[in-house]
Amino acid sequence: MTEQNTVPAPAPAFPGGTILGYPRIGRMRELKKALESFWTGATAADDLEASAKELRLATLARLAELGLDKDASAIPSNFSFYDHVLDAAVTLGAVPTRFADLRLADGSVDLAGYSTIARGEGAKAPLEMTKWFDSNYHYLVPEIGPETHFAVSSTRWVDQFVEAKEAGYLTRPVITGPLTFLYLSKPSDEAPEGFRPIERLEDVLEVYGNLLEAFKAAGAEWVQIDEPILVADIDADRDEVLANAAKVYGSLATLANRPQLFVAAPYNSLDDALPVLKDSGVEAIGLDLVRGGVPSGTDLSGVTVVAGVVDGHNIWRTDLDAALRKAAEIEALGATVAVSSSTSLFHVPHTLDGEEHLGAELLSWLAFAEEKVAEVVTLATARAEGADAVADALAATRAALASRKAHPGTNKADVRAALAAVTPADFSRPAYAVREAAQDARFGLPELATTTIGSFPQTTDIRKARAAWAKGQIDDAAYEEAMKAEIERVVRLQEDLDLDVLVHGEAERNDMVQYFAELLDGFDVTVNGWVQSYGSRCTRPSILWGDVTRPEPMTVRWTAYAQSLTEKPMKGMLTGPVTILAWSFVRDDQPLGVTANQVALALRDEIRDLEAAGIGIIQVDEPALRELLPLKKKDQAAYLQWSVDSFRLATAGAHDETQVHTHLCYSEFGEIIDAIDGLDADVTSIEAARSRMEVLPAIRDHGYERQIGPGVWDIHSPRVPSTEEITELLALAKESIPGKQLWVNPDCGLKTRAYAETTASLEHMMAATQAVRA
Ligand code: MET
Ligand SMILES: [Zn+2]
Repeated sequence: MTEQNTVPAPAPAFPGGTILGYPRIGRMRELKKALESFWTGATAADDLEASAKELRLATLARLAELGLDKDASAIPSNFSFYDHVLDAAVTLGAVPTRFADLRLADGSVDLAGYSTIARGEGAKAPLEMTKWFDSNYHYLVPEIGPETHFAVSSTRWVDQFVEAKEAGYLTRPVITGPLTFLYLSKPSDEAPEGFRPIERLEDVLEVYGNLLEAFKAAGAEWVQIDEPILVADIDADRDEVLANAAKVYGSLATLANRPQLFVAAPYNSLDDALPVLKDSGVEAIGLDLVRGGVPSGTDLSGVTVVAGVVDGHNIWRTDLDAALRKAAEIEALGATVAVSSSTSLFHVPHTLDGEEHLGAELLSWLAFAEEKVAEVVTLATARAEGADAVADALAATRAALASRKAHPGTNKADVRAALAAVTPADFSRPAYAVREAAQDARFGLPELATTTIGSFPQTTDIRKARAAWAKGQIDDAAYEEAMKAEIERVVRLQEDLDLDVLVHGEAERNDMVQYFAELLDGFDVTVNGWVQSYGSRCTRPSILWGDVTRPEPMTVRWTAYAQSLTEKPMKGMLTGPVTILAWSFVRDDQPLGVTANQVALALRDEIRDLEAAGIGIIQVDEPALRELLPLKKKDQAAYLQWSVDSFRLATAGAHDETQVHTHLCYSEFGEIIDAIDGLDADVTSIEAARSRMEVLPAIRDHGYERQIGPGVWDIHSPRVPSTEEITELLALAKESIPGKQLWVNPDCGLKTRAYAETTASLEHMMAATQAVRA
């Protein structure tokens, strides 16, 4: 044995400042464009590989330029072509049987195969997509069964590390951890009843061991293993989760040839999982100190804590003084401390560069991904060299925070007074029986009344007109004419189909939240603030920075015009307070419930104006109600209280004879059924086609007395459901809900559909309704 082998080199320390991950889509959405052109066949796999490599190398260069140490594992390597959970699945070999033929001889899948698993092909459904923790990002749900053959099946993770190393960067690979992977998976089609993916933990663990050895062999000094599942209350018993955490990390820590392990737990506090990780033998633990508190009283000696003090999930400039205090508190618990973002930065846009239209003052309050990296670097410098070394940055931050606090827009006396004047009576309408009688007398709708959820296809013509208007190529009048023509066409179509309650089609709305954000005060919108929603899809959330007011009516003109074209009732269409918050970046300087109530008061005024214009049916959409549900059970009741209250504050000013609808489009209702009842809407439409009305018995057993429209047609695909199919679904629905309480509608809005399938599906929906009514 040589001497080198008996005296190991000291393990490299964790870098003083880092981020948990960086946006992957590219500053100019380069990856989106490269992917979509590959999918259309315009470019080849090699072109996509080349674009992705270029993007990765540019990102490395930029992060080093911003100050992350390029030689010390400070730069995370977290690229993904589509989704990081899908990456874990294909790396572990977890490809569902229906896609088995996509696997090459070595078990890997190429970019075309990878895309097919993500997007489906013909009758082969893609992996299901669902929300990633309490964010707006959607991941693909792996399917695991006893038949899944786990083995290292992709070299991409290691290849990307090597690619960076050859370019001169010692990066830190970021991978989804085994617990998060398995607990987020669902049983495969082949799995027997009652099978749970976590039963495969031993096998998966072995593959993670192989992967860590491969990273070590390639020269990685640190690997980041993301385990956000540890901060969430999930279906599994907590003791089981903790025992599995002890097992996984105890076992990975004892591997002979491995990099040092950094287990990151973003999105909330680890609570009882923290001591388990600390005792497991991993070298570093990442804590989200924005969502979770400093774990006071916990002995953290002997471990590195990567203190997530810069909010990775929102766009506000960090209070650097407070961040330094938190880091010091962690240090006082005995830990070696590094500073970091609280989550990956892929939840925020790339850079403020190019957003100068927001104005210097608002800009000074904000930090997007690049600016957050700079904050981390400042904090790390302050910790290494003392606060004096960054005195200017600290002073600039203090000035910006003070300006935000003092800005009249964040504290408007009239808004505060209006909220203070709200009384409990403002949250309630008279008993449903009273409203029902008034509404029946007014509308006389038949049993199984038919309607749609609001939007009709957003045609190329509509988009072109809006783009031309935004560029000043057509004037307001021409734009207005174009939208009115579209509204008229939608109204005529619905009259021809003989729907009972019509909609105007939402042609004028670019997006159901941004439309309102642009018309309300207290919001601003970015020009390039894109964040990845799923795959190549991005959204551009608005910034809700101030007290919310409604300078003028927002929807009345369009809705009243639509009503003027028909004798049938025209349904007004608003987006609810919770959804407006959920799909924007929201101010963090007051409780969310206060902000929601400000939005609610603006909507309440809008409803009053709609009523005055003769609109008798008004839908307030809350598709995001479920999405903001806190990860920890102990926080859920308070959330449901303020969210339901804000909806009631928005709608309870409606007259008895005004029929209030709401729309929620997801099917996991179980845990929030009380809340849905609590909204007290006269009519609630929900998504139900894909699950074949499965939620209705629970709604019946709950004793739900108002009206409900379970979707009879899955609008997520162009497939046209047959009349028979819809008839069957309606018959199923009637088994649980009396016809008098039942509405007939699609699962959600039609904006992503084309006219051909929309018209055919609506015809079938009407024919099925006639058949069931008869
Ligand atoms: C995501 S829910 C969408 C509701 C909206 N009214 C629409 O029809 O598009
Ligand atoms: Zn919907």
